[in-house]
Amino acid sequence: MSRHRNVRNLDIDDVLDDGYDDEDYAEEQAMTAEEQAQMADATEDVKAMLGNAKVTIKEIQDALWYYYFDIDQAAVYLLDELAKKQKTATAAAAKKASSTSRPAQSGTATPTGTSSKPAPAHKVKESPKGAASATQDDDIVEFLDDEDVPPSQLQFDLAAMNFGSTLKTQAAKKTGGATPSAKATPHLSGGDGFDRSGAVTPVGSAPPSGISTPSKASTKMGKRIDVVTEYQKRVAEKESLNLVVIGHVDAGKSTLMGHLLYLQGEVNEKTIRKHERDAQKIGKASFAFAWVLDETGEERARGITMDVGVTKFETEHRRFTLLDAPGHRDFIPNMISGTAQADVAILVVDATTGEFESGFDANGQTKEHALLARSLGVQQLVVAVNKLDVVGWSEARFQEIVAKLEHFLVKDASFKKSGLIFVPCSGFTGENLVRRSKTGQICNGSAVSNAPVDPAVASVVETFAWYKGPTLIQTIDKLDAPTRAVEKPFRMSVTDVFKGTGGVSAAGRLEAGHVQIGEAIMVMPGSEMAVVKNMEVNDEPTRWAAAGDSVLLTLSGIDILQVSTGSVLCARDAPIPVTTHFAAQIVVFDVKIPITVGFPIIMHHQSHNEPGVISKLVATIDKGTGEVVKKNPRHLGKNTTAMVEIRLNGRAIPLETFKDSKELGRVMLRKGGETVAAGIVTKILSFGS
Ligand SMILES: Nc1nc2c(ncn2[C@@H]2O[C@H](COP(=O)(O)OP(=O)(O)OP(=O)(O)O)[C@@H](O)[C@H]2O)c(=O)[nH]1
Repeated sequence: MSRHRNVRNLDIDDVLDDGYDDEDYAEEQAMTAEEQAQMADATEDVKAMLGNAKVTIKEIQDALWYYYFDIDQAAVYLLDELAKKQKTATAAAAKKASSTSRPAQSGTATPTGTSSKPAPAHKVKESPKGAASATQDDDIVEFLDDEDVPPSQLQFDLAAMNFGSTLKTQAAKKTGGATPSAKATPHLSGGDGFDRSGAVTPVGSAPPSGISTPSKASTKMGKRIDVVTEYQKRVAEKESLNLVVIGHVDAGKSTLMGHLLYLQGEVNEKTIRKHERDAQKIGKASFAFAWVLDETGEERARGITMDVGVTKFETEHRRFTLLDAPGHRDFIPNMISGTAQADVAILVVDATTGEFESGFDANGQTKEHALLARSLGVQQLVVAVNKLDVVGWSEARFQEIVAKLEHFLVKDASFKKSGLIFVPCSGFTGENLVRRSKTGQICNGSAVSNAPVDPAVASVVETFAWYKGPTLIQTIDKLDAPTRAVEKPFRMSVTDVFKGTGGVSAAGRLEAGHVQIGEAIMVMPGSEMAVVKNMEVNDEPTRWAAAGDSVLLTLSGIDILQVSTGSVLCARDAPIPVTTHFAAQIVVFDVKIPITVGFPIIMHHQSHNEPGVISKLVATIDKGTGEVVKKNPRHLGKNTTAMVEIRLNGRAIPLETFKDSKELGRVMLRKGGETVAAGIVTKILSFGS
């Protein structure tokens, strides 16, 4: 029930210690016979790939353990490390030459194997059970608190980030054409390139150390997790979906979801009673359930949602992350940001006479929200026909609303009829959210079970008898989870950033790929590197997350100024492009003035709102066939589909083509507080700012 406020005060130690004791940890670190054999083979492969590089067996095996026996990744990592050590050694030599000698300061990030090591601050390497004892070099401190690491050490060479199978070429690039030689790299341990002292020693928990992995996370990180396998196991258990609740202002979105959360046992009776008392005090008694999601003083005082409220709940077969979007037209940018994270939506409409109509007319948000949701990729839409208590549970009114909305949603908003489900309900009384009223057991508009039953509501059993369909919860329990791009490069769009305990906290949704504690990631724009120190999915501490998850990451080695709302966190070997100029295919909404070249817009992409212009009208397109109707049109009228070019006025933002990412390749264009078009990115025309 938060916009991540509750996690801002978390004690990082509590998180790290959560249900994970040292015994479990030692158990996890034991290598099976199969793993030992795998380790021996992989070690030989990496040795062969690295040629004469000065790397110890232990370092190779550390890397292999961390990268889950991925030979390519381990080898590239080790080459990266060698290059870094070389740089540091050169810098240290230069410093030594230019200054008088000073005692080494504890906690300084000195790489393993350099001659002037600082005294160990943390001894974190552990071996799996049965491992031979480590050499002296193995005891070197390799993990530092992020405060100890100058940000400069987290700057990575972009050219060196192309992991993959062309290792030889990369090695050559890094060393200026030659394979790393004994001369070019700092001396590590053995004179012959490989330190055989650790040849049969399976290595322990510590991940490779070159990136300043934080100490506490590292000590409990264990070996690198095979996230794809773990993800498949999780999905087999229960699918996860991001659900956004949208609709015209005051349609009853927060009340409906707050009541549903209460009935599902996600909010306790004590909290609801308190909300009832407090809401009554300020003359807003009817908003008690809405306060479950509307948490700020201003939202409560004004009786409207302003920001996107985020919480989680489960049904029998699904795990939901719930995003409660604001309905007021002033907060459409927040609504877009919330809906961009959603897989499915509940559109709440007010059945009250006159209210449905004002939400549905040209100035209302019912149509705009539905169009935006569809344009942002939502395909399954549950329409909650709410406040049916106000119209006496009238079947005729329900059918009238269904007919009007269905026509619009299918014809104008391009929803498939099969993707639409209409559910009559009352968020206030709770009717048909989780259960139906029966004689002697009436939903009465209060969470308090002993509150008097409103006689008008009591008649619901009779007047609502016509409805034989599923409840709202039964309906959403059947929604399909979309296919997630778990195996694509990691992408997370940031929706909130704040200084957390132990690092920079970045909240958002994983659009693609996966991430785990200890991983180095890149922040775009800016190409800054950071390390994932900690993470939560739906407020629960976890060690990995995958596409579709709403995540809170704690990042170390980065300044808060380098991450902002709208940033995209990416795989360091496959960063997202940033651009100010791109081509898009757009659908023009119900505009009053036709779009011409130079038309100013505010472009919404995930949590970014950037001013720009439509810089070129390339062609109009037949929506059905995709064929060009007219090249270089002079203007675009309502309902036109067209190819255009868009230029942003200011900074470059991270953007992908729709072909590469359905989530990060969509844009919304607004002007003067109205949505004028929605589109998909077809080509990036300039890279960088
Ligand atoms: N009678 C009745 N009133 C309702 C129902 N649902 C909500 N309300 C009332 O409608 C008002 C607005 O409810 P909210 O839940 O704040 O509406 P909202 O759609 O979340 O509002 P925004 O997020 O600001 O757009 C409150 O007074 C609610 O008590 C319902 O099913 N029946």
